[in-house]
Amino acid sequence: MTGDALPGGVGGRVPFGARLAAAAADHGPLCVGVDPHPGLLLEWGLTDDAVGLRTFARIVLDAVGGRVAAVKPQSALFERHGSAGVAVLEEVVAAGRETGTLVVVDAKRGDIGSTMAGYADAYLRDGSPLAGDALTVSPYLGFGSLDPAVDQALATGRGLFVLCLTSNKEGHEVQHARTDDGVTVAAAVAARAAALNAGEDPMGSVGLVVGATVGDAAERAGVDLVHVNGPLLAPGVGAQGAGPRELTRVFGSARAQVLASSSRGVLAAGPDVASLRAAARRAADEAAAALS
Ligand SMILES: O=c1ccn([C@@H]2O[C@H](COP(=O)(O)O)[C@@H](O)[C@H]2O)c(=O)[nH]1
Repeated sequence: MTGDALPGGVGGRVPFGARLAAAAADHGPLCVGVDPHPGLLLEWGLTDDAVGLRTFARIVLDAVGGRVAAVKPQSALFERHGSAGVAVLEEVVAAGRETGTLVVVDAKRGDIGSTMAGYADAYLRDGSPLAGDALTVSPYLGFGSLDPAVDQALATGRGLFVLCLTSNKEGHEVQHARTDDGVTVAAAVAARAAALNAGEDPMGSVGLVVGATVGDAAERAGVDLVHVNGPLLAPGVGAQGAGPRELTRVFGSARAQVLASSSRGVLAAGPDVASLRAAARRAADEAAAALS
């Protein structure tokens, strides 16, 4: 799917939220993580260096490019190879976008506003080699510190996924803490995203990260996921233990907004391209059934 046939947003660009809704309708609500862990490179018979990374990423994109709604390269696993690894990440961003599959760069950036402007330039500016279709960002320097990223994303038809209820077991230490207003940090983050997405149809472009592993955390933390009116990136499917039942349970009536995300769960089927493709198809079909 390309965004071209969709109604235009700012400056005639199709906003990320609308592009993601269309991609999920076409291919199922699945994002495949491109996570070149050193152990996985070894299992695939590849070297733990930039050459291995490049081959790994090419195989994953051959298998799923143009066949799933989104791919999500994990920046840390490219960065660990220094500038050569970052160069491969740039290639993945370009190659992923060429296949028509949305690229979510998982870099979880967050800093004071003036530095955040630098990250926004790097990951969300037209023409930047690291700019995919969306970026994961951290709101823990204050949601307002993300303003440069919000502005750049909305101006260029890109999206953000703001960490809200993360899939790791430690997330609640910060996310369930209460602000001066008595609401949880997670609920405050979700409310800010909701304000940015208000009135957008089919949904806005400022999404949240809500792990598929979090059980009833949204309810406990007072997070109204439907009201967010934006995409919900749900990592934790597969290797972290969540499956179709958890997707249905965690997201309830917000199911239509969810982009389930699995990295190792799909990548375990590699390096054979046909097996990887089949694993991604299975995961996408399961997510679609759980979220329908
Ligand atoms: O809350 C979060 C936010 C991001 N992630 C990232 O997603 C993948 C998960 O990989 P699996 O192999 O499917 O477990 C990884 O890149 C994480 O950094 C997350 O897991 N939880």
